[in-house]
Amino acid sequence: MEKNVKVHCLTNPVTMQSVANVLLAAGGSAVMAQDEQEVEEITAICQATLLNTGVPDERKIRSCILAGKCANRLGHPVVLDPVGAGASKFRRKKIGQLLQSVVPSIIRCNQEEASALLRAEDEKEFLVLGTERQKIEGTAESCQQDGDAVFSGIQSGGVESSLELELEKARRLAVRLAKKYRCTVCMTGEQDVISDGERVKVISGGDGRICRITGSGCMLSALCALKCGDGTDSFEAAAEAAETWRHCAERAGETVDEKEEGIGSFQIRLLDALSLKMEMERGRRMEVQSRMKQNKKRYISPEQLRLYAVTDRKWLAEGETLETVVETLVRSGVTCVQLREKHASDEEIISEGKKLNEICRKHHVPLIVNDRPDLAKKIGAAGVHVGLSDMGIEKARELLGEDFIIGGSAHNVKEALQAQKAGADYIGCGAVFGSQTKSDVTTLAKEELCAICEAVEIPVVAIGGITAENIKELTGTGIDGVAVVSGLFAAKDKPEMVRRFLKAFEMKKVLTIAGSDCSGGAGIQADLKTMAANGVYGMSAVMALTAQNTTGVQGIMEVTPEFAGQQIDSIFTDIRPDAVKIGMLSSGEIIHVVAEKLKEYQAEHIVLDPVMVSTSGHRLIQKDAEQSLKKELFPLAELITPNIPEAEVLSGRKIKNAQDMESAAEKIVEEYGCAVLLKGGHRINDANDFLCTGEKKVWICGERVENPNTHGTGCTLSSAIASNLAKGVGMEEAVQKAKEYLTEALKEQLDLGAGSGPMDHTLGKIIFE
Ligand SMILES: Cc1ncc(COP(=O)(O)OP(=O)(O)O)c(N)n1
Ligand SMILES: Cc1nc(C(=O)O)sc1CCOP(=O)(O)O
Ligand SMILES: [Mg+2]
Repeated sequence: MEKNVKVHCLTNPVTMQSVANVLLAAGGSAVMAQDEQEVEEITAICQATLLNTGVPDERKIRSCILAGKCANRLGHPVVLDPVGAGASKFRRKKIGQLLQSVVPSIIRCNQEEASALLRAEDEKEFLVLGTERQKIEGTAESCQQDGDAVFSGIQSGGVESSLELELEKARRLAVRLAKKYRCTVCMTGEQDVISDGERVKVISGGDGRICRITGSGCMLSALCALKCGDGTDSFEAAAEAAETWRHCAERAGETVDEKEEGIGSFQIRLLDALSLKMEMERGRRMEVQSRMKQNKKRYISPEQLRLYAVTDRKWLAEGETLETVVETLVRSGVTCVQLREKHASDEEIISEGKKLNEICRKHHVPLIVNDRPDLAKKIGAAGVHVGLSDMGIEKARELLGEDFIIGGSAHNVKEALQAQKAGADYIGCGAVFGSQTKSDVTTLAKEELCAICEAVEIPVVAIGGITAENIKELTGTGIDGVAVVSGLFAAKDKPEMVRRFLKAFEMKKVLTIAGSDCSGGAGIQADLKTMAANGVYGMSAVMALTAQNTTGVQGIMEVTPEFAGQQIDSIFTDIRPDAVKIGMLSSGEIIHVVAEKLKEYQAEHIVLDPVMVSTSGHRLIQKDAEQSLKKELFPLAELITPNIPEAEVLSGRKIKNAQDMESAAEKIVEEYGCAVLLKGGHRINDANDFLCTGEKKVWICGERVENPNTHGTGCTLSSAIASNLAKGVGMEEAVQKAKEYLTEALKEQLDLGAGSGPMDHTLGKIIFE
């Protein structure tokens, strides 16, 4: 677990301490609040919510509902542990009420609880389970995992007593429950069954003694919450948590046996095993990182994987040979080459490989051989790429030793982590856009590619159908490079194509032309922080200095129009911006200079935040400046981002509802010819904005975040949009992503100053420590 995930636990007095300890041992932390007056506040500062209904009473259930609903609103995962769900009418009713109000991500339960949750729908299934339980009562080993003293007192076999339930029945039960509540079910028993209604995973192993300690089920629920709190998909989170828990039970059992200890020690050993496992995982991560830094002979840097040419002679034009083309490509800037010869004999591969190796060495570019570690060794290449149907990475390493680079293929997070664990130096992931070179490839979704990049420490390259045009769609996925066959080998002008591919990896630059906010929450300062957080290089031309803080504006000092123009000259004549964000410009003269300069330099992707009227209704620029803004700057802008009061001024219409927003935006587009993002705000519908581009009209919905500190949200949104446009992202996605960034910044719940304070633009992340 990389970051410290806080889990809000509405827990069970019997197992409270165990839950807190298990979360700490696993690298997270527990925050426990149960009073209705604070549950929502606490939910908001945590990343996951655990609702354990053990030892229920009216107030506790009310708190669970409040916390669960709040977590749903915030998009935080909710794990429900419906302790002893069928034990009493009261529990059935209350847990039913809870499930009517709260949507859980995971229900972690045992088989009896699962059938109780389904009982209302299918009495028969419950009876079958009940009969089975009765059959084994008295003979089965007690397996009390929920730590509910009240309930375990009633049940002779304990809550987890259906040990002999057939696996198939358990699978069906988990699938039905998952489908009913549209969530993941993590159902413990002799084997754990995890299902999200589609996927099913059965986890065995462990140690039977886990059933003899109080609260092991509650602890597992906490681990599920911790896992999904770091953004892991709920099915994967539940499976990983259950696997971890069984693994720890096994280790604890081994130690206890070795030392001839009893059940009390088992509980302690369980916690030891968990903390050691987490330490080991952290150690392994650090080992990979340090191996990468140590510049070992076999090390391949992310920069060396930036543009990876993979050969295929079927794309060669008449008169071209692999050698001449590879020479041209590496001369032009390709950073790595793979010899991929699917139809050649070993002798041909060796002979071709030796020629290419010479060319690559001359240009200090690594040559990787596809599929065949043995031939890579004979050629003296830098490494080999092995896919899932080739020789395994571990075996290839055995054959090649530590000095060769080994690349592996992966199509999902699990395969990527396996490749990393097996010692791969990089991963190739495809096919991101299908492929005309390789048939029968499966398309890899962008979301999965992002998840892979997030999950592994080693470099990741994308492969499959990548061209100089579609490469920008991979922006923000976290890839280190692209592996390309046809996009390079079939190109007519290869040096030009290499240049176009490499341009996609250049750092994008964004300029903000706005006013300074000395308190750092809005204006230039917010823009620059936003740009840094969105991975672009930020520059600023300061049009005015403001003396302000979270309580208001105390003074304004404008720069002269000459100096405003001078700054823009300095920027454009050296580091040309890929996008421009315009914020507060208070005088007509300054607006005129800015417009002239932007025309002179033919600036692209201009996003204008028409800071005319504050959300509270105060006019912020002079009347004549407003006219200049409309006449001189609006025609240059690709997008303007008014709030409702500003849109009322621009459209001359009152805006009272969503319909009015749509017609006002359409009127502005018609009148000024630029796209409009009309921001909803409190008066209408909170987090939903209307984007009208002329061709397209779309509502872009956002998540409402309970945070009174909104100073600088307008600046942040428009500079995030400009950053995305600079990266080549299309308008709709640029807005969507910018809104997501703003939501995340608000969710950090930074609370500074006496008034409406700033957001945490870093999203709580420290880049360098
Ligand atoms: C950089 C890179 N990534 C992935 C692959 C695909 O390897 P594999 O899955 O083994 O398929 P083949 O290339 O052997 O058809 C690759 N070659 N390079
Ligand atoms: C070799 C290879 N592997 C792929 C995978 O998905 O793993 S796609 C692919 C071929 C890539 O060629 P092009 O750039 O011409 O689409
Ligand atoms: Mg292969």
